[in-house]
Amino acid sequence: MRVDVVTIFPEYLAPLDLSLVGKARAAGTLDLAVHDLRTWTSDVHRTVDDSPYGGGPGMVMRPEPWGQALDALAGPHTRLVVPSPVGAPFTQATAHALAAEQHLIFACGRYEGIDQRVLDHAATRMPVSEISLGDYVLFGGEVAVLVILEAVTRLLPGVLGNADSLAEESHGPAGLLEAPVYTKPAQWRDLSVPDVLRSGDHGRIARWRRDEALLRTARRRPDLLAALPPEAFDKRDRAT
Ligand SMILES: N#Cc1c(-c2ccc3cc[nH]c3c2)n[nH]c1N
Repeated sequence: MRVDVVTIFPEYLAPLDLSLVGKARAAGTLDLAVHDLRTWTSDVHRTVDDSPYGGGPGMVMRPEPWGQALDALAGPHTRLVVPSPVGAPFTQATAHALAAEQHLIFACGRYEGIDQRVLDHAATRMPVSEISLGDYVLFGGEVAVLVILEAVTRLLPGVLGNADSLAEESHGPAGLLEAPVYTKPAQWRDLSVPDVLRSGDHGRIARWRRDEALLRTARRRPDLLAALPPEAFDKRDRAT
């Protein structure tokens, strides 16, 4: 997957050199480039913002640099992703959809946002997704890109050492929160690991984990339960 990130703070994206995203880049699974929007300015001050039409506080990002950046970077299979407080909520389903794309350009807004005409013009040439991390307000889109790119990259083939992790994790195919996890020692302070997890009975362990996932989801995120099909509550063993 090819990803281009356009921002006025390239150094904000430095964490994308680290850990599993960094390894995916080194392996060629993720072909990522970070660009400074000021590359596409033409004045001596490299201006990217101006005062808003209609008045009001703050500044708005000028359309010209964005238009030239997208002219330079977009191709026939590009989706433009714009992190925004007015965007659609980012979910695991969104991450899967983005992971299936060939080329993503992330436009990191700052100030009061990007001139709307940038998105409107882009939409005549490519699919555009405005995405929100949640109902709170950030200073800009860079943090959102770090979150979105981590969620997307871990879904790319070969990035997770064991793809089985995707099956049981929270918000995975089961649509549940994951069950509690434990490791050695069996006794820690006055707390023990549930005996079933040390039984070696994989059928019992799978049932325990499913039941714990259902209980945890019912207690913490009953809204997720409402979205599940009836068979998700079936107590019979599944074919493994
Ligand atoms: N995604 C997302 C966001 C933002 C966000 C994104 C871009 C800009 C540009 C200026 N201010 C921004 C806030 N706030 N809250 C979210 N969930």
